[in-house]
Amino acid sequence: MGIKRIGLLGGSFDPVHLVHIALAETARKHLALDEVQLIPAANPWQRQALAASPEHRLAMLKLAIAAKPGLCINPLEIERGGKTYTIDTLEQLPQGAEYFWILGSDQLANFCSWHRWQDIARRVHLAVAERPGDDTQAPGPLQQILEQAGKSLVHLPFEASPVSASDIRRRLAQGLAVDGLLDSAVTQYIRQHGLYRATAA
Ligand SMILES: Nc1ncnc2c1ncn2[C@@H]1O[C@H](COP(=O)(O)OP(=O)(O)OP(=O)(O)O)[C@@H](O)[C@H]1O
Ligand SMILES: O=C(O)c1ccc[n+]([C@@H]2O[C@H](COP(=O)([O-])O)[C@@H](O)[C@H]2O)c1
Repeated sequence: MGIKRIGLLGGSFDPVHLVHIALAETARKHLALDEVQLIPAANPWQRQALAASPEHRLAMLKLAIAAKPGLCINPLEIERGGKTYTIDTLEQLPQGAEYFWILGSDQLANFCSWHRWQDIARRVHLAVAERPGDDTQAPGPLQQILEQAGKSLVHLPFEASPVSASDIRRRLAQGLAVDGLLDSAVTQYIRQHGLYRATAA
């Protein structure tokens, strides 16, 4: 057996939407990954407080990947708690696998503001999907470190989609339809638990 190839898709997942799942599946196929781990953040330090609790975000992720072979959830950031720094997560993962950090081009553009971003770039390949309005080229300093470390920046064949969790939260708060944006089991969960209502937002 060769070295395992593992995709890592970190996110707030507040809530997980269908484009997150499409992104994970595209990366899995395109990069011939053994698995893609979805990693819900405990406390993404660059954002305001999240709307849903870690338990709810985890439960929604479980519903969204229920019938998706090759996708799984790694709850280590929620278990670790505190501010979520990706480098701490990478340092906790078992050695001996080849890791691909999957991200949208908004986060690629923001990458050099991440805690110890140089150390992240020395450890993982990056797999980027275009989001409308953001460049899929790595910022110069990031490109340089990736090259020095022998890591690649892979451009995923992914049609740019304007879907975002913040737009979905806004729609839910306004009572608008979210058909085609969320897995139907996730929509049902949100309704059952009264998440993202105007008063709770
Ligand atoms: N429509 C999309 N196209 C490509 N990548 C996406 C898309 N939506 C999210 N991602 C990527 O998935 C990862 C997790 O995203 P996150 O959970 O923050 O969702 P989001 O839709 O960006 O949420 P929010 O609107 O709250 O910022 C990030 O790397 C983000 O860039
Ligand atoms: O490590 C950091 O400093 C860092 C800064 C910003 C974002 N991230 C990670 O990038 C992923 C996407 O973040 P977000 O805010 O778009 O959900 C998620 O796993 C975050 O923990 C990580």
